[in-house]
Amino acid sequence: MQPDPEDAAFDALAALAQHLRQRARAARHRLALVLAGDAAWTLAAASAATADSDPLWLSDRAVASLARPLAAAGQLLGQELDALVYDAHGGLDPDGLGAAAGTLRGGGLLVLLTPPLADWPQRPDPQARRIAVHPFTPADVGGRFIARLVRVLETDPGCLIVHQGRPLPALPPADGSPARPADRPVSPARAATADQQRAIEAILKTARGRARRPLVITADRGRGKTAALGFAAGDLLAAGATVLVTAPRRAAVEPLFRHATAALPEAETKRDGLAYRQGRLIFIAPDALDLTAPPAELLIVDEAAGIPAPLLARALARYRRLVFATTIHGYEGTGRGFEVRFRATLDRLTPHWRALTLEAPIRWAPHDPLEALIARALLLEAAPAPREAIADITAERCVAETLDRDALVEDEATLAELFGLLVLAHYQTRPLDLRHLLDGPNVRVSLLRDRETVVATALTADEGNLEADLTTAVFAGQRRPRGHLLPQTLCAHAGLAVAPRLRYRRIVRLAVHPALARRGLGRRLLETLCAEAQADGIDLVGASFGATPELIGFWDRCGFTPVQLGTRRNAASGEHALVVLRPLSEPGDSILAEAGQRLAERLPRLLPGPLRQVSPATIAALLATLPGRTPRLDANERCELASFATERRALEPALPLLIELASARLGPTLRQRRITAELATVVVGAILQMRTPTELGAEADTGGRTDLVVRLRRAAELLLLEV
Ligand SMILES: CC(=O)SCCNC(=O)CCNC(=O)[C@H](O)C(C)(C)COP(=O)(O)OP(=O)(O)OC[C@H]1O[C@@H](n2cnc3c(N)ncnc32)[C@H](O)[C@@H]1OP(=O)(O)O
Repeated sequence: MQPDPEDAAFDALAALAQHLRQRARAARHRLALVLAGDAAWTLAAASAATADSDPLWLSDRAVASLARPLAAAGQLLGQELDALVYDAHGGLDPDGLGAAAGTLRGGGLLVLLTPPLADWPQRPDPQARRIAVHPFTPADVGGRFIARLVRVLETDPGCLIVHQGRPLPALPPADGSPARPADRPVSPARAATADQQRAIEAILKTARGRARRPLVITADRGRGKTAALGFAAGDLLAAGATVLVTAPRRAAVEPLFRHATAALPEAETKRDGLAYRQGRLIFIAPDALDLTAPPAELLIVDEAAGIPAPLLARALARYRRLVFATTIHGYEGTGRGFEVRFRATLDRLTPHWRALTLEAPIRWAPHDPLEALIARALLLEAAPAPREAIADITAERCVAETLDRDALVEDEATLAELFGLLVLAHYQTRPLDLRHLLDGPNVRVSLLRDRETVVATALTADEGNLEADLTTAVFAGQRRPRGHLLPQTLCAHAGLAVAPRLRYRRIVRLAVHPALARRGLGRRLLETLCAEAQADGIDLVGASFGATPELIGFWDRCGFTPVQLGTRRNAASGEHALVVLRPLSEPGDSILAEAGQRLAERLPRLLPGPLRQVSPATIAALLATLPGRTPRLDANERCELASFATERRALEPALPLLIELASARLGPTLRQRRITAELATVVVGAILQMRTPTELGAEADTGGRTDLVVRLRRAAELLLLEV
């Protein structure tokens, strides 16, 4: 009987894959094998290529009894695998691909199943539904991200591509570098590498030191950061210390607890952590930490980039000895953005903080081909132009452009600089954001350039223009069409029934190069965007962002009016979302007038309730942008307030009158700088949010009740001058 040519081809493929794995194992590197062809062929080819291993399959097809759906990729974090099949016939989720690749250890093989590469970008992609917004369908989503991915795979020196119906390729030449032995543990008992040992010593120094010097540890994935934290925690536990550990998710720090016990065999597992002799290692969720702040010798904050910055700042103020650790290219928020945004707080509160980076990978040898491939494919290392390349420029000298995304995807340098800027400026930029930027059907990318250098960028999305019946359903809270945040918020939360009929351009992201902040670049880009939007017939340009006094100030100075403050805290930023708008048409003018009016009326009423936890400084900044009104106080009531101001009356009886006075006049008085921001913050917290001095403590720096009343008397005096 003649051998089946297809069987022979699969046998040859199996042999090739075996060679690849041998090479991977010898170098302790991770390698990628792409199998490109129709769905059935790639399945059979993957089975042949992984016949001698036991891969985990990520696939939306019924391929193997133990296959997990593509959507489960994120839940694999923390696992260590030798072989993984990612079946992109079910679509390509950039976050999922990144997370899946991170689970492979040295010597492992990633097998990527794709449609034929030449027509993959044009094929419908099931994952495209995640970026298709109403009224677009997944077919309207661009194929640029996939086209770029194909280019990256085809030009990657270490990636082996097998095409259906073509002869097998030769193994790519080995990179020539000598096989790298594992980074040998310096301490065999607990297998810490030299790099980890450095971190352990630094953590112990932080925990035992007298000075207030928090330690910030950054590391890429696979550098053994969590294990190093665990080893150090184990040492402290053995010495009788209490160590608190917080992280966005408990599961993320399980390895920390495991490594802490490595040298403490008889440690006892308690409900909240570990106990050993007199010491305790306790996990505490970030919110609980914020509320209770239990005493401890050391607080470890792992995956700090995934925890809201205001909460980190409060922990920094409360604990003397802290270690912050973060993954540079994590999927819970990027460490780079964390470092830049949190650095200012660290500099202010603890100027002598120390930084330490774990460089050497421990789960694979240095110069890992898969790490390099994924970094390129998902632009994980994208960075804005270096500071040295930034000339001393003015806003006028820059050139504004709205980019043609077909050209952008061919221009790696611009793409990397602008994506790097977004990653740096925004806490939680994920690989999916790159796909959204390139392929979102309602998205535009704009930038300011100084010669070749990208110095500012903005991502915008067109929203609204919804049909009448959909508008009615949105107002009734029955429908939430994807991708219409501004009209949806105005309609469903601010009660503006007609809002979804108008056309909006939302500024999804805005970032100015950090070396060029406050030189008018942000304003210049916004002006250009507004002029373009007006020419395109847009009614309102707007944005929704985590409200802070600084950002409120920026948008206000650029002519945007606040119209809605969310009552829930954003889990990522820890801040409440504020919507701001700038009108470009008559209908836009009337929506804005109505929305602004509603916010001014509703805000004071919500402050003692759902908005009680918003930072008083943020509320004060917001009030300063809103119109004031004449307080509803008769002559007698004014006299009562005056006597409170001059110390003849107690606070409690004057409270209702103070609430009315502050609701009506605090904003304008602050705007005219007749009251300081500090004093206005105290008034917001103590009067409008009705917080106790203890609740206000860290946020308004009151020195107890007596001091608080003195300040409120002074505030009443200043506010009365305005009436
Ligand atoms: C939807 C979103 O993306 S919101 C998030 C915005 N982006 C970020 O927070 C990322 C990091 N930050 C940045 O990229 C920039 O600092 C931006 C975009 C916030 C501001 O851009 P810049 O170029 O620094 O602002 P620019 O110099 O144009 O300032 C315009 C006005 O805002 C004021 N302003 C700027 N920053 C601040 C601030 N932190 N606090 C108060 N006012 C400010 C300026 O004083 C100026 O007003 P003036 O001319 O009347 O004095």
